[in-house]
Amino acid sequence: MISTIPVITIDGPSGAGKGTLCKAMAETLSWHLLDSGSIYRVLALAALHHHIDISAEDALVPVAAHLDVRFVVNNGDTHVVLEAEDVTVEIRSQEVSNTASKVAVFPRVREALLRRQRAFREAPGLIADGRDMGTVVFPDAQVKIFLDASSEERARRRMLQLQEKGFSVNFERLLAEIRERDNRDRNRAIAPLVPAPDALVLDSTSMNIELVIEKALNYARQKLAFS
Ligand SMILES: Nc1ncnc2c1ncn2[C@@H]1O[C@H](COP(=O)(O)OP(=O)(O)O)[C@@H](O)[C@H]1O
Ligand SMILES: Nc1ccn([C@@H]2O[C@H](COP(=O)(O)OP(=O)(O)O)[C@@H](O)[C@H]2O)c(=O)n1
Repeated sequence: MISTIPVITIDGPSGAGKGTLCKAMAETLSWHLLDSGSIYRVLALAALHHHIDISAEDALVPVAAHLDVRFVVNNGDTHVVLEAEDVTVEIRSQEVSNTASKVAVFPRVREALLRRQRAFREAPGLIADGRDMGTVVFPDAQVKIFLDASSEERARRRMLQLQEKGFSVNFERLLAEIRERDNRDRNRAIAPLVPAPDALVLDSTSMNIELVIEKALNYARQKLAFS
């Protein structure tokens, strides 16, 4: 069934500013928010906790299909709960980031997570953050944005963010891991990280976050007015 509930998709590589932009847009418009990356991260963490072989698609599919994850909003902050444990901070570690992009290459794993992601499409609208939101999960979205930035700038932002969360990080290692993850995400056979043909591409390398938010909101309002 075709849904008329509007969706704005924000896709792009790690550290481009998607999460920050999506949160700001969801607050401004009072729309729902889907952080699809956190679902892949929670799957990765569940696989690590249960000692599942992360290179075995057959073993990962049932974990994806039965993932016991909840998103609990508390004072405007979303907490990610896996099997009754708050894993909000743990899923941001470098190990979980890298594992998430490894489990995300498998077609049947992605398929098992599709319905769960589409269920976030509720009135009055949805802001969807990820890699394949505009290409695969919500191809009929009214507004699609692909947010990019240079890999050095993205690694710099991620380093500051991880340090603020109390993780100790080495810039060169982080940059290498971000590039490796981007390559895996861009070159996988299914749902690769690529701008949808009808997406606006925004390069945020030399834009501050306020300007990114302003440009994205202006573009979205203009597109929604004509959809
Ligand atoms: N345009 C920007 N300029 C400077 N820092 C930014 C910008 N956009 C986001 N950030 C910061 O970079 C970090 C990563 O942003 P985030 O939104 O988590 O990226 P993503 O969701 O794309 O991985 C955050 O600490 C955020 O505050
Ligand atoms: N829609 C999505 C979202 C994330 N992912 C995978 O999950 C990983 C973590 O996503 P994320 O959005 O939380 O990553 P960051 O941009 O926060 O670094 C990515 O590197 C992708 O491999 C995906 O394949 N498809």
